[in-house]
Amino acid sequence: MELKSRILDLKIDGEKAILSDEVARSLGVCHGNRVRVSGKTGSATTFIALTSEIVGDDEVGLVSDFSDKIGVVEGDLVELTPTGRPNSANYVRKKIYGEFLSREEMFELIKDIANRNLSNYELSALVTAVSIRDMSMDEVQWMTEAMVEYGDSLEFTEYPIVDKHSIGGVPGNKITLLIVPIVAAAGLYIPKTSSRAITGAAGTADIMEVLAPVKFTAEEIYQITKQVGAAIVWGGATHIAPADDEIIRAEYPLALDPVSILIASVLAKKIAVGADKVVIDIPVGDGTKIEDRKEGSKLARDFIEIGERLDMEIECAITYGGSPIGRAVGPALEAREALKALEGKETPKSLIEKSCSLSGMLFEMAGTSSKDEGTEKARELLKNGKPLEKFKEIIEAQGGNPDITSEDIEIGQHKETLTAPSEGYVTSVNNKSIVNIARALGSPSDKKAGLEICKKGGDEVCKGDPLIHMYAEEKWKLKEGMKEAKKHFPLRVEGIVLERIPEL
Ligand SMILES: O=P(O)(O)OC[C@H]1O[C@H](OP(=O)(O)O)[C@H](O)[C@@H]1O
Ligand SMILES: Nc1ccnc(=O)[nH]1
Repeated sequence: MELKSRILDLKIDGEKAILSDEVARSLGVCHGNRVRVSGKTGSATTFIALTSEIVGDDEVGLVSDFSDKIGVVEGDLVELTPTGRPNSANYVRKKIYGEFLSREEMFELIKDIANRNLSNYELSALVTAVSIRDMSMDEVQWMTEAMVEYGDSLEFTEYPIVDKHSIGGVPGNKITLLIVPIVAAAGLYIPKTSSRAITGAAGTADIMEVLAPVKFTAEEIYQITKQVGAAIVWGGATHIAPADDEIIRAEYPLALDPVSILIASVLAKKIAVGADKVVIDIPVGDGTKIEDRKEGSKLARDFIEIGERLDMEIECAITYGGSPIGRAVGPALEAREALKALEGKETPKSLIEKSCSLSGMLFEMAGTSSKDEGTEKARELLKNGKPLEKFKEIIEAQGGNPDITSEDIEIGQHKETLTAPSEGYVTSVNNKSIVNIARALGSPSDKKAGLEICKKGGDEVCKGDPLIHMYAEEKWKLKEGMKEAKKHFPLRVEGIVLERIPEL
C-alpha cells in the first residue's frame, strides 16, 4: 500500500511507523505487528503503532530517526508491506510451551533481541515464560555466550581482572560504590558495569550517575580502567552484551527477574569485560528475589557451574537481605550514604561489614591477601582513606567532580515524615513496601527522590517517633509516596509480647 509520509519529530523505541486504524484494517495489521517501509532510496522493517489522532487515512507517520535511516522526507510516497514474524518469535512461543531451545535457536533469539528485532510484547512474553518455565543449564550457558557474542568486549593483557555483582532484590544495596574503590585502592583492576534498577528503586548505575556520567563505550571503559584501575558504568549504554539491557527493559515494568536469565545477564557482562575472578552477592530473605536460603545455595551452585563452563572463577556470598542495606534508598540518598562511608563518617555498620567482606573475598581470590585475612585488609584500607581517594579518581576519570563531598549531594526539596503509630519495637522492615514507596516518590528517574529509614529491626520506638523520612522532587509524588506508605505500612511496630493465648 502506498502512503504519504508525515515525519514525526519524536523519540520512541520500538514502534516507528504510525498508522490510522482504518489503514491498519485495510493492510490487515494491528499494533505491534511488523511492516517494511520502502522509500525511493532505502527500506527497513519496523513495528507499527496505531492512532487516528496524528495521521490521516492516506498517511503513515514515521519517527524521524527511522525516516532519516531510509532517506524519506515529509510528503514522500512510501510503500508499506506487512512482514511476518522472525523465527526467533517462534522460539519465544517454544519457551511459553516449556520446550527447550537448541544452541542455534538461542543464538538467533539473542541476536534478534540485540538488534531490536523483537517487539516489546514478545520480550515481555519471554520474560514471563522463563519466570514460570525456567531454562536448562545448557540454555543458560548459550544465552550467556550469545549475549557476549553479539556485543563488544574488553581485552586486557594483565590479569587478574576482578569483578563483583549483586543479583539485586534488596533495597539500599549501594555496596558497589564502596567495594570498587576498596579493591582498586589495593591495585586490582575492576571494570564494573552495572544495570539500572530492575526490581528495585535504584540500581548501581542510577546511583553512580549522581556523581559522574555512566555512559561509555567499551573502549572508553578500557581506557578509564587502565588509567585509574576501575570504572563504575552503566552496562546498557555500552555495546557490551546489548541484549541484556533489552531484556532488562522488559523486566522492569513487570518487576520480574527470573533466575536463569539473571545468571546470563550477570555473567555475560563479567565475561565481556574480561573478568576472571568474580564474587556474586546473593541476598536472601523476605521480600528479596530469593526468599529461602536453600534456594540461594542452589543459585550459587548454578552460578559456579556456568562460571566453570565459561572459564571464570566464581565465589558467591549468600548475604542477609531480609531488610534494606543501610538506611538510604534512592539514587542521591544512596550516593550520599556511600560517600559518607568512604569519608569515614558515621554510617550503618551492616553497610561497612558487607562491603568489606565481599572486597575481602576478592582479595583472597586474587591472592593479594591470605585466606581469612581479606576482610581485615579491606577494613584497614577503608580506615586509611585510600578508597576515598580512589573513588575521587574514578569520578574524575568518568567526567564528574572529584571534589564532591557527601554534604554537597542534593536531596529532594519536598519532605514528609512517617511516624510510629504506637510505641513498641520495630520487628521488621518490608523490602517490597520500601521499594514501592521509593518508586512512588519518583525514584530512580527522579535522582533526588527516595527515603531514609530512621528505625530498623530491634529499635525501640515511642508513638510519634520518626520512622521514615521521604523526599521527592515534586509535591504530587510526595503525596503518592505517603499514600503508598499508608496503604502498605513498611515497618512493623509491635510490643514484646506479640500474642497472648488464650486471649483475654
Ligand atoms: O533493581 P534490583 O533488581 O534490586 O537490582 C539491580 C541491581 O543489582 C545489580 O547491582 P550491582 O551492579 O552488582 O551493584 C545490578 O547491576 C543493578 O544495579
Ligand atoms: N538480572 C540482573 C540482576 C542483577 N544485575 C543484573 O545485571 N542483571
